[in-house]
Amino acid sequence: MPVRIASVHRARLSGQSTAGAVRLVLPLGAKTDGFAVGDWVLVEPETRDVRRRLSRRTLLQRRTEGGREPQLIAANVDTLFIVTSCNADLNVARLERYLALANEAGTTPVILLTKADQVDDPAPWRTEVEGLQRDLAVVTLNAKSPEAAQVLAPWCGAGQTVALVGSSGVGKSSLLNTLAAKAPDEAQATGGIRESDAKGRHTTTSRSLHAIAVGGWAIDTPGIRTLHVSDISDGLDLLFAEITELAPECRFSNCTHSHEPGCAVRAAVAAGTLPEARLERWRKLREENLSNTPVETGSRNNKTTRLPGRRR
Ligand SMILES: Nc1nc2c(ncn2[C@@H]2O[C@H](COP(=O)(O)OP(=O)(O)OP(=O)(O)O)[C@@H](O)[C@H]2O)c(=O)[nH]1
Ligand SMILES: [Zn+2]
Repeated sequence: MPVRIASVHRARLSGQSTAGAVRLVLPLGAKTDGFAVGDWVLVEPETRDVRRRLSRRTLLQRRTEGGREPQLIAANVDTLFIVTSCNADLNVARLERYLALANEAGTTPVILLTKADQVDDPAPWRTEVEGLQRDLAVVTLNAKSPEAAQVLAPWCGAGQTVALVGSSGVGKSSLLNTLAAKAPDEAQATGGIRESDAKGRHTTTSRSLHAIAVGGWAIDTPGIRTLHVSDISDGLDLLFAEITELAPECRFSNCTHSHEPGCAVRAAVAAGTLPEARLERWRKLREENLSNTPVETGSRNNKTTRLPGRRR
């Protein structure tokens, strides 16, 4: 029986199947940290024993400080909704971290600017984030309005999975409620949708995997306070494509674009086509990535084969 992992606890997994919520049984001694919300597993129908995890299309993961193994955030996510609000300071450096994470995972990032109803004109916010990555989709909305579900429809629907990330208070829970199209009296004010929902008539059964009214699923990713980057060189290359493309024109192939003569990237800064602050943020992320990425980890493919119980 195919089951999608809905929540991962220290000692147990719960899932969602066509028959509803299922509590899963892991092989003796198997740990849950090799599973991510959004994973698909094959389960023995009678015993609920997990037989096998199916290979992932995408995997959002991060390295926690001091942790050797990456922490799995969510699997099989098509679109990452990076949520930030119009009424708070925009932290572009933080948004770039999320973008690099989404790129590296193979998910499509979309920036959601919530609380657009609380400002006279959301256009300046939109303009500021649109330049952060080529062809980046940016949406301004009121997370509490039913219209938000329509605005987000291009990324939702049967077969589609979205995940939401962003700081506390930006409107992730509000968005989840709107996407689930819950009546206001049933909706959770904050803190996501509780497990007790399983008793209700909604198909939503866990804190982390929520059914969207128009089809598809939304994954809530609470608890990312500081997003440290590691193993994201490909994600950075895509995020900073304008720098990636200039680099081959530098005189030295290992140019760090800081002090070297004949640097095409610094020339772009001098010419005014590349903002100095952007180059500075690239440098910071790249250095952090280099110092956090263990050398033996190797390429992305090598890394994923180290995850427990996986089979490609
Ligand atoms: N006017 C308006 N209020 C919003 C919007 N989005 C969220 N809010 C309000 O902002 C507050 C925080 O929203 P939440 O949905 O709880 O934010 P969150 O991101 O889930 O926060 P955490 O649960 O702490 O992670 C609530 O009072 C919401 O009603 C919006 O687009 N417009
Ligand atoms: Zn250079």
